[in-house]
Amino acid sequence: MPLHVIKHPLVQHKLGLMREADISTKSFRELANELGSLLTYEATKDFELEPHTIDGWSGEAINVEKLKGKKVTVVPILRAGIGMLDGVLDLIPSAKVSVVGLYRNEETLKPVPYFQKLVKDIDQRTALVIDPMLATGGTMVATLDMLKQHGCKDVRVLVLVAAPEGVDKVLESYPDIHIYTAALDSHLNEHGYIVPGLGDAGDKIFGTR
Ligand SMILES: O=P(O)(O)OC[C@H]1O[C@H](OP(=O)(O)OP(=O)(O)O)[C@H](O)[C@@H]1O
Ligand SMILES: O=c1cc[nH]c(=O)[nH]1
Ligand SMILES: [Mg+2]
Repeated sequence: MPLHVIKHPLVQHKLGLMREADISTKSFRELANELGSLLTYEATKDFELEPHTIDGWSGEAINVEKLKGKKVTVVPILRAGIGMLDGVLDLIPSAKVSVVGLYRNEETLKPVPYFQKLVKDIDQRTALVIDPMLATGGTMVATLDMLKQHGCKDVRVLVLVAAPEGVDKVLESYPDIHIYTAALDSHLNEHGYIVPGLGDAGDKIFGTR
């Protein structure tokens, strides 16, 4: 099943803290990054290992394992995706970053692309797309279209909160894409915001409320 709702107690605890109406910018930012790390841990569970020999502390050669040449690019969707980036890079420090910028038109709820700077060899990398919110799914589908056009084959989506409408839209266009989320919430309100959701994640991360 391509939808993974991560029920780990640490994930659920941290997400619960993020839902507080009067949460500070500092706490929201810290928690977004911590959840970014925990979702990365889940989304990389199938990465392959290969045996490797090193000199151990006692002077003897020992066999260990290392990641098998998996090349990763993290794809934060501006602005709010930046709020999870450090958390993802804490676990995959050598990953390259491909930034895309899209905002959602407040009236039409359609995504408007305004920035794109992808790594050159993106077609040979596993792409981890990060954005706290998957609402109507328009922004995510537009991003996935962009990545597919550039030849990406292995793409995984990491979001803090998803709405059923957004999950359906992504999986209609990309049935094989794996979505990792801390919560599958109830529905969208009349303004396209996720309920119960987190509010406007970008504003909360950047303090622009
Ligand atoms: O699934 P959708 O209905 O497309 O909505 C989700 C998008 O909306 C938010 O971004 P926003 O447009 O607020 O931009 P921002 O990150 O700059 O605040 C959010 O971070 C997603 O990118
Ligand atoms: O609930 C939502 C929906 C879109 N964007 C947000 O930041 N929050
Ligand atoms: Mg926003």
